[in-house]
Amino acid sequence: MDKIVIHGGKRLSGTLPISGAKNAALTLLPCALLTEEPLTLRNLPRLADIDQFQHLLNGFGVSTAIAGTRPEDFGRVMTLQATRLTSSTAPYDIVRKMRASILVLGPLLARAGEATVSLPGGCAIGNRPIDLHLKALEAMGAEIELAAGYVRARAPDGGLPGGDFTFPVVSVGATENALMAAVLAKGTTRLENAAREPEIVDLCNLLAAMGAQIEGIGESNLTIHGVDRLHGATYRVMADRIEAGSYACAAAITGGEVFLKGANPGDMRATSHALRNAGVVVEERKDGLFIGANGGLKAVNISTAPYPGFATDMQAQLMALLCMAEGTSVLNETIFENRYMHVPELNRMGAHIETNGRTAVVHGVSKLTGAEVMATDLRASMSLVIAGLAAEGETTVHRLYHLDRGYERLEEKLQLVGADVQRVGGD
Ligand SMILES: CC(=O)N[C@H]1[C@@H](OP(=O)(O)OP(=O)(O)OC[C@H]2O[C@@H](n3ccc(=O)[nH]c3=O)[C@H](O)[C@@H]2O)O[C@H](CO)[C@@H](O)[C@@H]1O
Ligand SMILES: C=C(OP(=O)(O)O)C(=O)O
Repeated sequence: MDKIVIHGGKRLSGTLPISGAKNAALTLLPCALLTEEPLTLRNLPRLADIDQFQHLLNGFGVSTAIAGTRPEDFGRVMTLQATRLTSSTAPYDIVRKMRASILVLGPLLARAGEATVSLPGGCAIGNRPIDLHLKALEAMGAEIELAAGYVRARAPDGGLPGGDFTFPVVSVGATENALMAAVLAKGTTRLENAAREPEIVDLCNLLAAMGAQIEGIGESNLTIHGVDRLHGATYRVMADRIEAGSYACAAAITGGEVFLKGANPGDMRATSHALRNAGVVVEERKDGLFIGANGGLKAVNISTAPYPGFATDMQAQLMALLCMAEGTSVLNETIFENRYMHVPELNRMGAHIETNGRTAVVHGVSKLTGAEVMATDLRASMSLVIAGLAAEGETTVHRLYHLDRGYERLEEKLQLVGADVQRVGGD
């Protein structure tokens, strides 16, 4: 298995291109199930999760073709077509590898009138229940059964009627599933306290481009008037705000100056605010975000929250940065109960972090030291890369498959801005 070897201490400088967003792509891809016509997605990141999702969709009879990109380019163009569905079952083997597989439940139900999807279960960052996905679909008229580790959802004859649902807590995944089911319902669906992450807006914009009728895009209350059919579309996946935020932390911890080309500053205000409070220069530009730092980092206190709050997916990377800030930072993780798996590994690199339940206290240190480290999830792995870029000596990050799920050609991008980072084989 490959690993990443980093020789820390190089100041990052230059331009780093930002890819299409994993978490948007994984909710745009299942939209192919909603129409017989072709759906073309541009700016799809080259990631293990996207390949896995493609494989999942192929299993339902969706054809996929990749075109128009050179190997050296970041991103790809994929055309998907679900002329006729040959299956509506998402098997355990795929769902267990990729939690986003649950996002086929709503569209399969809407198009085929039934869906059988393996229950995803928990993962390294927490419990990750799907009860709200199921309750929202039930409120729209679905019948749901749980048996043998699978969810079986059925629409009444003639299709889902649609209905009203108020989310008791904001759920990104449940909002996505409900939206994708509601667009083809017979009647109107009202979703209250829906998630309004930029990835949800991207989903709504694609659905609208396919002919869906959605009111309130970008707001907490959405009204969806079901339509009889959706048509194909060509759509560009939004820029990855978490990838951009991660590289912003990487630039800042090295005291560097990096332009994140293609990042959308408007989606990243909570991250920019936290970075500015930490003493980092953040400039919003027309075509990206400029990050500048001179090493004088300050402690900040952060609580993760649904958008427009500070994203849980940025918590580990910000924590890595704060390891080298002057003073004591307090982080509070409100979304996932177990998202501090990076802490023991950062401490092995010389950080001084204590956790108590959902709170982490980061006492800034003046230096980190390279070590062999590994993490159990994607953003935790990135936090170790960020720490490694500033650490003295050599850092080896094992279990690279986590990073390959969410960071397109990480080592190449970091090399572009002067990092000493290599991917090496064997483990
Ligand atoms: C609100 C939020 O920040 N969501 C994040 C969450 O999305 P993801 O869709 O995975 O998770 P949700 O947004 O659904 O979860 C938000 C909260 O709701 C709870 N919950 C969720 C569904 C459900 O059926 N029942 C239930 O109780 C969860 O335990 C969690 O505390 O992880 C993704 C991957 O890290 C991030 O990109 C999302 O930004
Ligand atoms: C945890 C993440 O993704 P997933 O839900 O796909 O595991 C993430 O993007 O940080």
